[in-house]
Amino acid sequence: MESPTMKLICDLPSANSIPDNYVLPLEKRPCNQELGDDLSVTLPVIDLQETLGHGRQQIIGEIMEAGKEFGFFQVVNHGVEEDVIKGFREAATEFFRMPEEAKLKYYSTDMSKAFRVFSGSITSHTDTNDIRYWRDCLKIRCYPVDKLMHHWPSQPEMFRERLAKYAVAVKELGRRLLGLIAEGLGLANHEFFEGGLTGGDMMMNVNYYPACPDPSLTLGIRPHSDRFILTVLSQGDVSGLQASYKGRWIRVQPIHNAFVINFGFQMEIVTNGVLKSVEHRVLTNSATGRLTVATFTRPSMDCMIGPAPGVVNEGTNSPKYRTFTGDEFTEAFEATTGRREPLLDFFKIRHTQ
Ligand SMILES: O=C(O)CCC(=O)C(=O)O
Ligand SMILES: [Fe+2]
Repeated sequence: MESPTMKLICDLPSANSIPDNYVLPLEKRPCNQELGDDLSVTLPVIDLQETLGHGRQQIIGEIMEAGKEFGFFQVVNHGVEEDVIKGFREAATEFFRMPEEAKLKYYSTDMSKAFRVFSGSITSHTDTNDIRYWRDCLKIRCYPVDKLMHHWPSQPEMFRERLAKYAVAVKELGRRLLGLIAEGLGLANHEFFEGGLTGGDMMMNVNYYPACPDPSLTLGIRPHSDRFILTVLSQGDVSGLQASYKGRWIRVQPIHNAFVINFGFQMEIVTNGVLKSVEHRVLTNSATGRLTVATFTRPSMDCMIGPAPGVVNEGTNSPKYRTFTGDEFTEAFEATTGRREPLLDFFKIRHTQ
């Protein structure tokens, strides 16, 4: 059922205080010292310029090292043109500026929709409705573009065309990164990820976090790990994203036109635990709104998911997880509300003597 009383946060009358239902219970709020900039640890920034030349092995080494240590890194000189990034970010910003009725007609909690507007919590049914987060979100199936673009809104005028260009470019960046990762994992087949594991519709979250009167009372997104294979995020120039590192939260510093890369649970399982799906969350800020574009590369519906045969072996690296279907994963994800330990436990192999 669509909710007639639904409101996006960006359409709330600007107020000096947060509406009651967005105020998190004490234990879920960010602590005060976590609201400042902790710059003691910074994520690696990897320059992808030389992937076809002499620098290739070095870049693969940097990716694998960053992936193992942080599960998060940033890439620059990534081949996605500045105009393509700027163009879609502007179109998405324009979308949120449209009149309320033009946006709310897309409001839906039906996950099968190729384009929908959503607000308040991370998914429609894993969070109870009484806990709300300070985020409006466009949930878009964005690749393959030819199959999906007629489902996208025709307003703002440039939206479709710019989304199509962005999705194609980011899909290609993901493909390149996964090629380097296959090589870094020591797989003989460098195209290991090219089949079913990346064959599903690429999903996109366009997250908009309006300026928030009191960032100490709320979060933009609760702590979570992504589900699928690879996440490529344009976070823009406003900070807010924090990644978990050794038991604390570190800021992902904005770098103009860079992409933030991280891995989902399925990648952790495919790599038998080498590339971890690291928890992250989003803080709000009172000065300005923040728009981010996250794309999620994921398997096709019929693809079996499990540790890659070239990664695991009988002796030193036996498989930690069994192989399963996408449907089974979705079921487990929902049953465990995406919490790391119970979800991974679901697929863990218990080795007996
Ligand atoms: O907005 C961000 O910085 C992160 C977004 C995110 O984690 C997500 O969409 O899954
Ligand atoms: Fe995420």
